Amino acid sequence: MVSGGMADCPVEKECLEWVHRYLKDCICSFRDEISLGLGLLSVLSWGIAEVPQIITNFREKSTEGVSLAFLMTWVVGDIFNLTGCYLEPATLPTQFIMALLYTFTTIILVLQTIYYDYIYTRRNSDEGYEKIASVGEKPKTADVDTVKKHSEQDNKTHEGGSSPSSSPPTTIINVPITRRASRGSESDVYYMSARSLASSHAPGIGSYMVGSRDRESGGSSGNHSFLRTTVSSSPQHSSVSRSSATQAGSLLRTAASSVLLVGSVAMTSTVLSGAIPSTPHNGPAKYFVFTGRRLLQQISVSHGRYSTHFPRRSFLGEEAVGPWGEIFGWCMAAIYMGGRLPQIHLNGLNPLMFVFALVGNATYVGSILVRSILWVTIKPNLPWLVDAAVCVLLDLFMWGGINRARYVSGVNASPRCASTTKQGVPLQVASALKDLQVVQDRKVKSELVRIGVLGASGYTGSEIVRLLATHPAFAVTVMTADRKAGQSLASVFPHLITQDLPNMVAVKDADFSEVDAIFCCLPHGTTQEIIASLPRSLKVVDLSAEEAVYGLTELHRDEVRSARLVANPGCYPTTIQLPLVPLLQAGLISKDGIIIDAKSGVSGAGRSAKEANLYTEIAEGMKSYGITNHRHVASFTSFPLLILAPHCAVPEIEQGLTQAVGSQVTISFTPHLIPMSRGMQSTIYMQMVNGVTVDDLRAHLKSKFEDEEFVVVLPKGVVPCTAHVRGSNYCLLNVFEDRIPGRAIVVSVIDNLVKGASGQALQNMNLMMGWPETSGLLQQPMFP
Ligand SMILES: NC(=O)C1=CN([C@@H]2O[C@H](COP(=O)(O)OP(=O)(O)OC[C@H]3O[C@@H](n4cnc5c(N)ncnc54)[C@H](OP(=O)(O)O)[C@@H]3O)[C@@H](O)[C@H]2O)C=CC1
Ligand SMILES: CC(=O)N[C@@H](CCC(=O)OP(=O)(O)O)C(=O)O
Repeated sequence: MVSGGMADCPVEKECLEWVHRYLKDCICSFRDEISLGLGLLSVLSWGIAEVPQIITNFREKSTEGVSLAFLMTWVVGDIFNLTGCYLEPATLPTQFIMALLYTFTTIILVLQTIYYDYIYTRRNSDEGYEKIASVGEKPKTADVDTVKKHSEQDNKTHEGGSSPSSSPPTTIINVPITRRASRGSESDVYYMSARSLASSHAPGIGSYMVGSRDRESGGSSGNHSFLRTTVSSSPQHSSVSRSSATQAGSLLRTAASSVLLVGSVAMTSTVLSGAIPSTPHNGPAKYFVFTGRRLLQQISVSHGRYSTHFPRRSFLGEEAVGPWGEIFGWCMAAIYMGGRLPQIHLNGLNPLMFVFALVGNATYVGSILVRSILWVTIKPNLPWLVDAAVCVLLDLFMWGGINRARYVSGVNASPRCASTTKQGVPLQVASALKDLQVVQDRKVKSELVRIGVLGASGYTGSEIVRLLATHPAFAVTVMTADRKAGQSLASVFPHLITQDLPNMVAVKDADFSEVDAIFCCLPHGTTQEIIASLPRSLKVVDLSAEEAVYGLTELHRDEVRSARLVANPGCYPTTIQLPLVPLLQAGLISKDGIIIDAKSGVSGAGRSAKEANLYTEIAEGMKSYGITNHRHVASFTSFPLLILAPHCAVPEIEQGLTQAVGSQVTISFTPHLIPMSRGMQSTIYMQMVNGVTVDDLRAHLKSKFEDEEFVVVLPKGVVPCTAHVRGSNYCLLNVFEDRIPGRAIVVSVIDNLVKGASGQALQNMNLMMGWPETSGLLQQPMFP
């Protein structure tokens, strides 16, 4: 603190020297100090809000859908802001610093957008194509071109070259290089940044929002934030969110236009007034007010106990400046406010950034008002005040509105709502959003997972290929077969003809150096040697359930996540253990007297030709098999229906149940073959512990699976049906009262080829590779 006497500061006051020296301002009273403190806090808050976005962009090597065109409006807003602050003497130094901060961050964002969106992504995509094409022979140029063309059109890649059967395989298939939504798409219009949400006078805040992006159109949703918007893989949900979005959209468009109009009117009135009454340069000084950049303007006014000194830019001169600072201020306010409304509509809010932005705006307003509430200083500052204050109000309003909209449409807007009801859409959407966040985190563009499918010519192998066709990051590069080695998959499975895949090869000829992970879909007993010969670096999910970490995903998720080798559960064990393990663990049912009546579609027996599986043998009838032979796998070998025998289902089931209770559990289990191609139902009869009711069982299962995507406990009385899970990874469960008091019946259905085999295998592999568990698995059941 120095005594008065500093040039341009009132001599009779003690003013802060460092502020005078570095900020060219006179802070000569406690009130001034508070104003300065608020101004600096405002700069700090916005600085904090800005930085994460910039760092995230660097880290993600992406600006995710930032539209350069929209960003340019910010550049214009920044120019108005900076110039306005510079010219308008009533503005504070901290306002000018803020304008500089916004300009600086906008420049960085523009550079990042240009680099990541136009240079980096393009280069990376090309590398992605090359990487996939590197197995076997190089694709023909035409193939690559086609790939690129499709990629650009669809924002996802599909193409590649397939080689003739005699040639080494070319493996450009289903390449999941995720591209940003095409330019000009709706989401592109909006910039995803904290500033655009909680913006004020000065644009540019780190992004705490996420763009809404349709999975199908973009694969990955850009988002750098904690919250996400209405991205849905569920048709029902999409329609809900789209309709509410449309209404909100028109409301916001109206609001945006209004803001622009208000800004324009205010600006026009300023121009027409032809003067800035607040800057009393036309008459004798009446007041002495400390405000503005005092070394730039020399106007002294005095009023009551306040005194301020308006520094006027000496090189322009007071007259030359005129109303331009204020006019530029209104331009800035119109641009910032008008451009921000649609952004809020499209994006979610990050609570932390929201707070920083709110504090930044509130302290910004505070710093001006605390310095002086005289009209002569408020009037020229109005554009900045209005912009900041309106943004604070809008943020609060939108914050409430977005949360309400999320709630209504079942989308989670905050972690607190993360476990909304399982029934129906909300959880699926939440899960999809979670997936998208992880996809983003894993940098979809550069991290392709190359998949080998052993036994691709079988039912479970081909089902894996079908599911992977929509996976955002897994691409099949090697497929094996035994008798059908050398053939194309399309010749063996015509329904997969659209998949451009390498020909199948014998296991011994497979090049595993081009593979990151393996699905082993070989018959039980053939796999151990093959798996042992694979490179140790490969992750493996084995559908023939050899020794490894047991991959009943919902019950062993943590072990699966860190495993290298996972034994995928059989289909019977999946339907049975999913309900029984939680009930036994909770002590709600007796471990004794469990009877299981299970039915499988014929695909459960695999594709190889067997007399017992002929249409004439299967159609119009139902057949039990493996009766009483469940205790020992070996006993099935002598059974006439060997080929249908649940080779290890019973030991596998009993092992899981025994582990759940800690003592031996023995079950009665009879599998049946029924004339349908896919589907499985287990009807399980059990004794409830004294005092426990069927409602208790259902409530427990409901709470156990509430957060699970793929296990659904149906409402009371609704009977699960295999036709309602066909082609999907869902397991439907329900509990019913038995006629015998104290006993309950659980019905559990799955598609044996999906949740019972390949779907669950993919679920596990997703976890093992660090991908969202639901990737490639959210397709709804086919019906009828
Ligand atoms: N089907 C189902 O619903 C379920 C199956 N499983 C398990 O999944 C595994 C695969 O079943 P699924 O797809 O139905 O069987 P399939 O009989 O349909 O397919 C078997 C695959 O393995 C290949 N193969 C057969 N023998 C050998 C061998 N000695 N060496 C290398 N490859 C060989 C076959 O090639 P090629 O056709 O050229 O001879 C074919 O690609 C089995 O362990 C099964 O128990 C688990 C749960 C459910
Ligand atoms: C119809 C038919 O043959 N189905 C097969 C089920 C395949 C399977 O999943 O076997 P696990 O459950 O034992 O692993 C079988 O009974 O062996």
